[in-house]
Amino acid sequence: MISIKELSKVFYTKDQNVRAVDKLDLDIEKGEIYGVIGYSGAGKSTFIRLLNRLEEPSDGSVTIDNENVTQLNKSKLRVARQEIGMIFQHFNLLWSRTVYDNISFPLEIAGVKKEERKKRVNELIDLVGLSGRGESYPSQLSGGQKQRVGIARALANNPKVLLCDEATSALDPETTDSILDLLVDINRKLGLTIVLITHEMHVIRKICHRVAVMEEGRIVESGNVLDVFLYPKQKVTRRFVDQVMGDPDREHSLGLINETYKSGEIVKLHFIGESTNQALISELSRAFTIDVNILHGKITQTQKGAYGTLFVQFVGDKEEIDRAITYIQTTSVQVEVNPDE
Ligand SMILES: Nc1ncnc2c1ncn2[C@@H]1O[C@H](COP(=O)(O)OP(=O)(O)OP(=O)(O)O)[C@@H](O)[C@H]1O
Repeated sequence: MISIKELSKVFYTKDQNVRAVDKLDLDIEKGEIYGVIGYSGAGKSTFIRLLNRLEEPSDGSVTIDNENVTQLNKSKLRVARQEIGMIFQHFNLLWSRTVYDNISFPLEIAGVKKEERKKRVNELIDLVGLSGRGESYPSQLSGGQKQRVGIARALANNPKVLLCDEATSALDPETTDSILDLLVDINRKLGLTIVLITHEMHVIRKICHRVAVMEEGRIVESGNVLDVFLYPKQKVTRRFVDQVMGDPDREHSLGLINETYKSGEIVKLHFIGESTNQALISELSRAFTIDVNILHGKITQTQKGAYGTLFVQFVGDKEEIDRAITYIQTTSVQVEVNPDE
């Protein structure tokens, strides 16, 4: 759906030239939710604004659905932008217009007739969960509701792509989750391709299929979200993964576990992209005459399945414990006996 080749943006300022995006290559598939994560100053905002030319590239190309956006003249770009919706951190709503009129605005610009507009706006209000709020003004809405208006407005002209510029950064965690759920819902219902930028790994974990990590204008690592979580290669990526999976108590807990639980075996179970073996613990205690104590762990969910680690204690006959461990080895759950880390 989106093909980005050697995309660069240099800002020329009085004191220095800033290479905000540096020869960036990226391909984004139709229907996927693609996240770009990076710390402040990495070039994320510049990158996403280059995709619809809110920022003019210095070099390289952006092709969206086989149309080279970088080569379009002003009037063709205006038409192409109807197919590229965008939402913003601070919503960018028209404050003197109602919810209804905000959503209607891009349709007016596109020359859609009044009756058709009315039908479409009402559909969109329902889609984003704002039924009954059409006549409210943005100042009368919560942050989450404002972003819902932003999303409805961005979807008005049935775009092929939705760009999200730190769309949840101004929202509290609960509201963030409800907006992320809405984006997943829209992605599934409409098959819409979504590109988002964020500095929060939670956003990537919760809704993205693939992720790219950006540093100094370049992509330093990319892949399926689950793979990047499991095998982060770059230091910057590990820091982001720790945002979600960091477990400062872990060493302390393990020391305590080894001291406290002298009987049986301590076993580390590593779940990767799990869905089929989530009932493993109950299965083990049914199939083998052992007791299973859950000691410590963290399992998290991504769009591509769950993963995480669980420390458990098996208590029972040595033979029976060995049989249980042999059984786990036949499943997709990785197992380690008496782990020291
Ligand atoms: N209009 C501009 N003129 C000059 N330099 C700019 C301009 N816009 C961005 N930059 C510089 O480009 C680099 C990348 O900025 P950008 O805003 O894209 O990063 P970011 O990853 O989105 O960070 P943040 O999340 O803090 O916005 C920074 O060094 C920034 O100072």
